[in-house]
Order: sequence, then C-alpha cells, then structure tokens
Amino acid sequence: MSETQDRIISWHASPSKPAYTPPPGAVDAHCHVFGPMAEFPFSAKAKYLPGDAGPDMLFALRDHLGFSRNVIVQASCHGTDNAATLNGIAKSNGKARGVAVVDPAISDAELERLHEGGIRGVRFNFLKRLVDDAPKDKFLEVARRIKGLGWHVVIYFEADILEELRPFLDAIPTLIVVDHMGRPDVTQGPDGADMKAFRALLDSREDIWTKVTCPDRLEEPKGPPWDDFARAVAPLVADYQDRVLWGTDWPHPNMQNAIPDDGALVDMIPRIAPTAELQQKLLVTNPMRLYWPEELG
Ligand SMILES: O=C(O)c1cc(C(=O)O)oc(=O)c1
Repeated sequence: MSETQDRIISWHASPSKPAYTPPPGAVDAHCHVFGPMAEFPFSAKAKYLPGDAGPDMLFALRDHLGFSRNVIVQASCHGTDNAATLNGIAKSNGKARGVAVVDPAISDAELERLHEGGIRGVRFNFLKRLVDDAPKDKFLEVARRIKGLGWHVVIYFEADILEELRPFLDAIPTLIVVDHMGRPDVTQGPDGADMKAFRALLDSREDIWTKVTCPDRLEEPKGPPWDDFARAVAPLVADYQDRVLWGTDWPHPNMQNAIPDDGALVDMIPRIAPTAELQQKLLVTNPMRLYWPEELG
C-alpha cells in the first residue's frame, strides 16, 4: 500500500464509560495494535492502511473500560512481521500476550523468539478481503510445529466456508479458537442454520473454543443496540461456558463506517453472560487458562 493513501480511523475517539464493571483481572482477549507506522510499517500486502493505534492507546482503553490484561492478535495489515504486536506485549509489564501470524517457512529459532516475546498462538485467516491466500497444507504443518510450544491455533473464517473447512479443522492437532464465532448470521436467531452448524463444530471436539465478539460486525449495518447478537449468543455462552473468550476487537479494523463505542461493547457482556459465574469464566478463568496458565497454579 502506498503511503500517500489516506489512513483509516476505525475506532471511537472517546468511548463511553461502561455501566458494567468487569471482575478483577478481566482480559480483553481480542484486540490489535496498528503501528505506529513510523516504527512498525504496514505490510506491502495490507488490504487497509490504518492510522496509528499503538500500545499506549490500547492500555489507556483497557484502563478506561475496567480491564486488566490484553491478548493482542496480529492484525492482517502487519502481515507476518509481528514486531508491532511484540512491541505491544513488551510495553505491557506482563499484562499482555499475543497471537502471531507467521510465514509457514518460519524457523524454529524464530518461533522460540516469539514465545519468549509472549506469543501463545498463531492465527490462520481465511477472509479473502483480508489476505491473498490461505494455504491449508502449510497451515497444518505450522500447527504441528507449534504444538510442542503449547500454543493454539486462532482461526478466522466466515460461516459460508465452515463445511468446506471441516476436514482441515479436524486435522489441526492443537486447541483451536474461532474468531468471532465464524461470523454467523445472528439475525437467524440462536437456532438458525449458522448457529446450528457452528454448534456442530464445537460439539465435534472439546478443544474448540470461540470468541463471542463483535456485535458491531455481526449486526452491520444495523448497529446498536445489537439485540439479535445478544439473543443468538447468550445461549452459546451458557452451553459452552468453559471455552468462550471475549474481546473488544479494538481498534476495529475496517469498521470505519460503523465504529462501535467500546463502552457499549462492554455493556453487552452481561447480556450474553448474565451471571457472575459466567462472567468470571468468560473474562478471567478461560483467557487465563489459555494465555497465562502458569499463574493459575
Ligand atoms: O473483519 C475484519 O475486517 C477483521 C480484520 C482483522 C485483521 O485485519 O486482522 O481482524 C479482525 O479480527 C477482523
């Protein structure tokens, strides 16, 4: 992407203070950093050119929303150079860990370096609007290699390719986390075809987890109050309560036409996880099991 292009702002300038207070130690388990570009340039293959949204902004938002920790997921605009993500983790005083995107030809030494930098998973992205290709055979090799590090696979796909992906998913030898529930059509309701298919995937293996994230994306262009999301997702959280994660998705890549208020996103939590026990699992116990297991004793 050329530097003369306008850079996109996809996040809210002054998010509201949520009414809901997360439990102590709450983890925002899906967020990103963009740049800063002068230090961490975007990939030549990036499909969008965002403004700078670096770690200082992320940690200010974390504190504003009442969270304690972040899981920084490598955004597609940074390609397979994880320097910006590692920089965010390094600046967090141990309060962030991350998920990388790697070149399948990555060396063992480089994987070790990522581990030391706080990376605990790799992301495979199947969205054609975000990446040029998604080589399943090479991804599987990567998945086999990261198993020894105790990492997991984070996968991003849309509901219409779930069936086609099933043999690939079945072959992944590590725990899998599905981003944004594989983007179901939430207007179909909790028993709609997309949710049914996604539940069948979760039922096929106990080690498939998901992020119950992005009402803004899944109800675009309708927007808040995101009632369809709440109705479709609350039963999923109740039924799979030990394998769900939550995150803001800040700085909301590609959401510039429907920028969500992060405070309002946090206020969705009690609508999908109505009890203190569910909230504790969703925001603390589950993400700690995946990203800081050594602290659980
Ligand atoms: O739907 C998206 O546009 C999107 C993009 C990215 C990314 O660019 O990495 O990450 C996400 O979680 C969602």
